[in-house]
Amino acid sequence: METDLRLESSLWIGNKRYRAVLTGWHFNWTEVDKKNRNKKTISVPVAEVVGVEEGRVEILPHKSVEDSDKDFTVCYVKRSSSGGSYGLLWRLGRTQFSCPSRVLRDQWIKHLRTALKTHSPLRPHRLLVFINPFGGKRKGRQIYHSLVAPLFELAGISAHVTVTDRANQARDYLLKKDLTGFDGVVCVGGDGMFSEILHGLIGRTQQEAGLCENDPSVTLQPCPLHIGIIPAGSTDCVCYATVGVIDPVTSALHIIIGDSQPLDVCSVHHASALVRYSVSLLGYGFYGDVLAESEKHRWMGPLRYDYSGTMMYLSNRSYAGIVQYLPADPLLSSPRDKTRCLSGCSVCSRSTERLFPHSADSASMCSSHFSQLSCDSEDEWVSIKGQFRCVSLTCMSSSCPKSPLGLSPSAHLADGTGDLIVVWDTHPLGFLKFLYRHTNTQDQFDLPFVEVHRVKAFRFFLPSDKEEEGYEEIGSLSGTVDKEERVCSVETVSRTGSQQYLVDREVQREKPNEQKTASSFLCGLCCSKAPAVSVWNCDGEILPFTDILCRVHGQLVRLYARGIEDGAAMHDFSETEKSERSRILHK
Ligand SMILES: Nc1ncnc2c1ncn2[C@@H]1O[C@H](COP(=O)(O)OP(=O)(O)OP(=O)(O)O)[C@@H](O)[C@H]1O
Repeated sequence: METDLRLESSLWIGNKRYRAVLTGWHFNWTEVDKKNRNKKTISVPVAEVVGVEEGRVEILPHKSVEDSDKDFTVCYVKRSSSGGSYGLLWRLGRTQFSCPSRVLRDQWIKHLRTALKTHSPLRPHRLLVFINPFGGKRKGRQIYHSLVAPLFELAGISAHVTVTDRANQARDYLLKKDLTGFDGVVCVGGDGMFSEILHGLIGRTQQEAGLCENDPSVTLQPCPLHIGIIPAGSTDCVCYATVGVIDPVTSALHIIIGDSQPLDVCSVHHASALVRYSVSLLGYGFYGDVLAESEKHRWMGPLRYDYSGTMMYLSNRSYAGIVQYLPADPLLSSPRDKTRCLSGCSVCSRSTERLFPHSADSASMCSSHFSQLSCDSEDEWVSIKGQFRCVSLTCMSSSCPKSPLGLSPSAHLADGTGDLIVVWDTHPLGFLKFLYRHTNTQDQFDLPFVEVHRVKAFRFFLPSDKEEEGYEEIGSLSGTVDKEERVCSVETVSRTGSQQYLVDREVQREKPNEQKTASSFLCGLCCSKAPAVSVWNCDGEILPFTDILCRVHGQLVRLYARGIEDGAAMHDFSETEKSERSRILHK
């Protein structure tokens, strides 16, 4: 195949002569001077060629073609620095080549197009696009039509576009309508819109497979359709954490070339029913309170999160709870190993083999990695009980512009695990230090009141009355726990037949006197009526239940993305080295 696709000849760009070579994986052109000496080489991986067109093609402001039978135009991905972000911006590169004859021109077009088909089999031909016209700054429609649609047209992608009239319209469409012939679904919006698509696609796939989503022990079927995210929301965390930049053109190019990034998804259950799926943040305590508070101040726009964060910090709350988790294999990776899940991540690649051991095409098989939440594994559950500032689970780093390394900097996108972060009750300055470290490169887990565990599943429930009395003696709970919630939590434990190994933790941690004073001062300011129970923030939605059971489903969906490209490393490379590195990463 490689030799069939090879083609080499002289080509002209303007009046300069180039030696052009198509090797199968790469298309290179090297300027040749009058003395036949080679000058600079441009190398483009075939997988990153967007399209090959006859004639001299202009793209902006509208596509136009100057027909000439000796010319052809190649459009491809060009990288540039994204400034502050970790990842790289992608832009459309375009070069117009001239050939000495029409026969040679046609040969180049044919070879390049065949190479494209061979080396990027996942390129979409038909896409279903949902635009939320009210997401973020309400620019979804404009972003799609001015920046994305022209690129799709250039790449020959046909798009069936729906501008939504209501929340959950996209989800309902995916659950009910005929999806035959579509290769993927694109959402133009923020994390809420992505979540709709996620729920629709996962639900549809399980319906068709006859699987029950309510049962956490069921191994769910991976979704056959890819998801593309064109960021146009006020929070675009999933896009940032999987691409490295929030940029509609970069995301559109990832979709066009058919990049494929598997993603772990956490299912959240309560009392024998699926509540929601989560990919980024499932947080109780501080993160739940901030979301609940911010909902009261929607009129403030995105500023409401900063305002509510400050208010909730000042109210100095902590909550009693019991956290149980099923640890992931510590030999495979650790949340403290200082690695980063970047494009071509070896931990995630090895996980694909582990999660789908009998399949060459991993996406077509059910995951067999998780040997079920069965009674056999009950002995492996670890339990912690105490008074917490926050308890959170994240299936990805959850990096975002405000927290460039994220909630768990070493978390992986597709290794079938999540990182459970437990922050014990502590003095306000300690908690501030923890929060502040999310905005810089200091290790937020290197604090005595923080622990992090890589897990396959986790449960949370409120302590029983008796246990709670113990916590109340400590003096932090001022309200009462809803009776119904307590009953639910007891039911959950008995339903799962929990015989967990309870590691009781010392709840009361020694606090220096000044810290106590600072704490009571701040407390007096804001938290005279602190509730005894918080809420769960599940990817930006408030859950109506406190006691939950969560399970991570490895690589349940695939995005049109490739993970974060290491911008720092890429900048030190020449064009040739960059594309070589990229080829190796994606081989
Ligand atoms: N036409 C519509 N009218 C109202 N709501 C919609 C519509 N289409 C989608 N939605 C809902 O709007 C919510 C927010 O959308 P999205 O995530 O795109 O924007 P956002 O500005 O990032 O949101 P957030 O306010 O959550 O930060 C989603 O949960 C989605 O279900």
